[in-house]
Amino acid sequence: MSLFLVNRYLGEEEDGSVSKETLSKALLAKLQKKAKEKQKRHSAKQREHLHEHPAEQVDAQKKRKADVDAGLEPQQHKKRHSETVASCSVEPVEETNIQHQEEIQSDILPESTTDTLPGFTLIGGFESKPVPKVDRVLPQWLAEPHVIHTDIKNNLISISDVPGLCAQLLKNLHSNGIQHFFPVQAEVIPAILESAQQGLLIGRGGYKPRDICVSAPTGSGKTLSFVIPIIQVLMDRVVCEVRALAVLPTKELAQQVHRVFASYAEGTTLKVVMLAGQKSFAAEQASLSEHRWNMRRSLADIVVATPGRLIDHMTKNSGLCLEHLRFLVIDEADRMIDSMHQSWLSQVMGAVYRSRAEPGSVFRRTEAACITSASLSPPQTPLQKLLFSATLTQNPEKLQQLGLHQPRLFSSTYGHADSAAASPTHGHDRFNFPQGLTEYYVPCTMSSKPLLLLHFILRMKLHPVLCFTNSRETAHRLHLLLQLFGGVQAAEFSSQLSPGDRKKTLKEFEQGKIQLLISTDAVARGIDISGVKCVVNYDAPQYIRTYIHRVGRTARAGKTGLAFTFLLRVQEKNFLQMVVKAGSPGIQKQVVKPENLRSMEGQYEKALQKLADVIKEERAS
Ligand SMILES: Nc1ncnc2c1ncn2[C@@H]1O[C@H](COP(=O)(O)OP(=O)(O)OP(=O)(O)O)[C@@H](O)[C@H]1O
Repeated sequence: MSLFLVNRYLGEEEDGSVSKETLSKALLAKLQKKAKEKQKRHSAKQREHLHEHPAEQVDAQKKRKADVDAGLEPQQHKKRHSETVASCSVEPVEETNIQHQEEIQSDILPESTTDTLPGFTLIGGFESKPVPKVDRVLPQWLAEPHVIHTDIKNNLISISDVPGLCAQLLKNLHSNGIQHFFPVQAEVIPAILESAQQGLLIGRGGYKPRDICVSAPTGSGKTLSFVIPIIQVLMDRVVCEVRALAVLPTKELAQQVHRVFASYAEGTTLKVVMLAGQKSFAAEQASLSEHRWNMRRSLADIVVATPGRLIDHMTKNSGLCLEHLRFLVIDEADRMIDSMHQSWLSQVMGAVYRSRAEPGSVFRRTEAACITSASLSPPQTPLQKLLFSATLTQNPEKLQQLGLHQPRLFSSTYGHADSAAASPTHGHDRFNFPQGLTEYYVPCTMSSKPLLLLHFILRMKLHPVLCFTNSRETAHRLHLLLQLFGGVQAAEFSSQLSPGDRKKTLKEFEQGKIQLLISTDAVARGIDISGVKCVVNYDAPQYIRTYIHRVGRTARAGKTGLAFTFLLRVQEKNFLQMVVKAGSPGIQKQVVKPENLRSMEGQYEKALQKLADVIKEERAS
């Protein structure tokens, strides 16, 4: 027995009284008639066309004349053409022409139904229709964030006005010179504290707390907005276990965040440990836990780590236990998403939910799934993810890789009622720039770049300058050249330096002993060096995120700063478009006249000649 019965409508004649042969003949006649009508329409159209294009008419006449010369009468010619068309149209089933197929279909359907039959779509309608532009529609949590002010100076909140902070923390804030919270801190600190109101073991009302994402400009104080509430919440713990893990992309950033955690944990019993390869593996292992009477005892409450070193410790079972983890901080989150191929997050999640506790114990943990009465019983220690970045992606697909649970977004990117362009439905990401930043671009040639840099330092006295190049080689050669030129205290910074040298160089730059630090993008992100007056992009950055992080090394914490980008003529158009699209408030042109550089040219030429010898020597050694 067949599952489906397909009844084809073959026209009004189909009442069983007419034979199949008669039906096919009638259908064939109908098709031929249609083809003739079509041919007539086609010829009429051609006549109209020739009337409008006389040149073509002349060609057609010439062609007809040629036919006549060849012994063909015009009438015959016409006949031959229509015969050809007719002979094609009598075999419609073999015909591959799509338009013919369409006609056959409209023949089989009753005429009145082809245009008007509601609820049916004719397959094979090949008319080209304009494709409507699809705007990006974001999920509600991304489209409607909690808005953070970008104007730091006019939106300071006294630290005593933020509820829930204990006396010890207030004391630590005072001793670090902090009387007021910045806008991002005033919004995010209470939100994290509120999510941990019920203590460490359960979220609010027994539910898992919502994850938190923060997108705020460079230098707006994002670090304290997670350090302060984490210390406040963990302060009441009884047993020492790793309950907070902060993951950062580089050693320098891990060191910086470790320093902040350690300084605010002072006066509490909390222990902060760093796993970033600054110490030997064994030393890091010893700082994580100890074994006494056959029992493991954790020595760390808060761990600050780079993903590589973290995975090392997890795979080598070095005593890092994440089964009690309450907060997972992912700083520079967009960069961390890019490094997700290393699967560090899935390994961390595996370690968090690999609970050895007995079923029914309050320490039992399962990953968030559908909320049912069974899944909420018994209550379990919740894990909350906290994401921070100045350039957090608004791409939901990328964010999905982080497995966020009912996320809340705090962002300064939207909420400009005056700016329609800030709408999240636009296809590209837009970011906020620090308010005190003034951006310039400087038209230049390859050979004028070093002289321009010298001009900014020696003539305009803009130091300390943080100068970015796109490669280690350029940073190294520029450093050598400026040393040979003399008169500038310069240093280079790249991943080629040893960790010790990197630390020393950054310290000296911060202390003002170095006027010009030439660096690769190794210090482009997150590094907080106070007093950088000016950032120079010696090489234009390729990506907008790189640009935002580089120029964000100045104009931090509500201060002012300058950013200059050297642009070759060929780079100007694309670069300026990229910066404007990303939401820059305006980048101005700064022209340095050649006569301003002329007095340095002689000394520069000599330095260049010496540089060739130095590089040769370096290569030989
Ligand atoms: N409430 C505050 N009062 C005074 N200074 C503050 C305050 N909060 C942060 N700062 C200072 O502001 C500077 C920038 O802070 P932080 O490094 O946290 O910025 P960020 O938003 O993380 O920047 P980036 O996106 O570049 O990493 C730091 O030097 C910090 O000490």
